[in-house]
Amino acid sequence: VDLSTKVAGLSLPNLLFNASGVCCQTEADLKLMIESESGSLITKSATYEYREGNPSPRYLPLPSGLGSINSMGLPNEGYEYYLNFAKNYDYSSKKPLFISLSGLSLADNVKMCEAFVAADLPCVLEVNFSCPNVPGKPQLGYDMEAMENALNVLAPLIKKPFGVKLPPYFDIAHFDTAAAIFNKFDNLVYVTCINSVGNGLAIDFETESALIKPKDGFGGLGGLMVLNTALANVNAFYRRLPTKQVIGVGGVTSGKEVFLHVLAGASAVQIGTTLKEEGPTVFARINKELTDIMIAKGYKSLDEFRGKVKTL
Ligand SMILES: O=C(O)c1[nH]c(=O)[nH]c(=O)c1Cl
Repeated sequence: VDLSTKVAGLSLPNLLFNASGVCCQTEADLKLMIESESGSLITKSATYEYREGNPSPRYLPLPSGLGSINSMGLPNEGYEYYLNFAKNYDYSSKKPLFISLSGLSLADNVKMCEAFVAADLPCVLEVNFSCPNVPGKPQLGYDMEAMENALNVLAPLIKKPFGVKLPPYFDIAHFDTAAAIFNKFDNLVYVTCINSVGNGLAIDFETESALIKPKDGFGGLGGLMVLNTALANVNAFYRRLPTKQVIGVGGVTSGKEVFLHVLAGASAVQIGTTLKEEGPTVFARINKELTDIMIAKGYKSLDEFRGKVKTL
């Protein structure tokens, strides 16, 4: 069976790659991604300057085994590190490179985009509209007017095809409003749904304490528990953005959830919590599981069932 796919005009040998933030902050992390069986890789969301991020413990898998909580606080090497990585990347390799940018201000996003546009590299830029763990900063993705203003500035600046990383939405009117904004920008060619479900709270029963240190224990939720919210966001935007693509992320623990993301409309699928817990061998495992599912169901390619979720 054929697990290959295209996103933003680039060919991926298979549809799986890392969720931004996991296994992608340093060159050593990114090398592991390059050597893995992933079909692509995306860098940790970059800010203009280097950031240490929040105090630890700032990421934990949940005792329930159903997911994870994180309040990393945008730790990253600073955008020039990732620009340098992108300049030295081997674009003749099978794996396309995605670069995530998460400026702390529109001005920072403009400066970072200008630098990448000037470098004129084959990598694809993705603007992170939801970075739920920078205290005092609202999520851009939840401020529709600010999101449109940002796109009015960034889309013309980036010129080439680019994507945005979105927080989960939970209201049909928000899907409608957000999609109407995205449909105004032709070179916004894909959306990645979902970022972590913001500001969950994990409490330890024995110690009666929050699990993570930052923000009184509040942090973004990931893993199996967010699967159904992720599938809804993938399908909501798949239905509302007919000329664009959706990258699905959220709740992938096996080939089964990847299959469901593609049924919901995903062109590619990212793995976060399960990659963090299992390591980059997860890509070989899940590619095999998806292959077995497609054989069992009689599908030869992803196109045969992408977006074909039935309704009753
Ligand atoms: O705290 C983080 O670094 C973080 N954590 C997330 O779960 N999503 C993001 O987009 C970011 Cl930027």
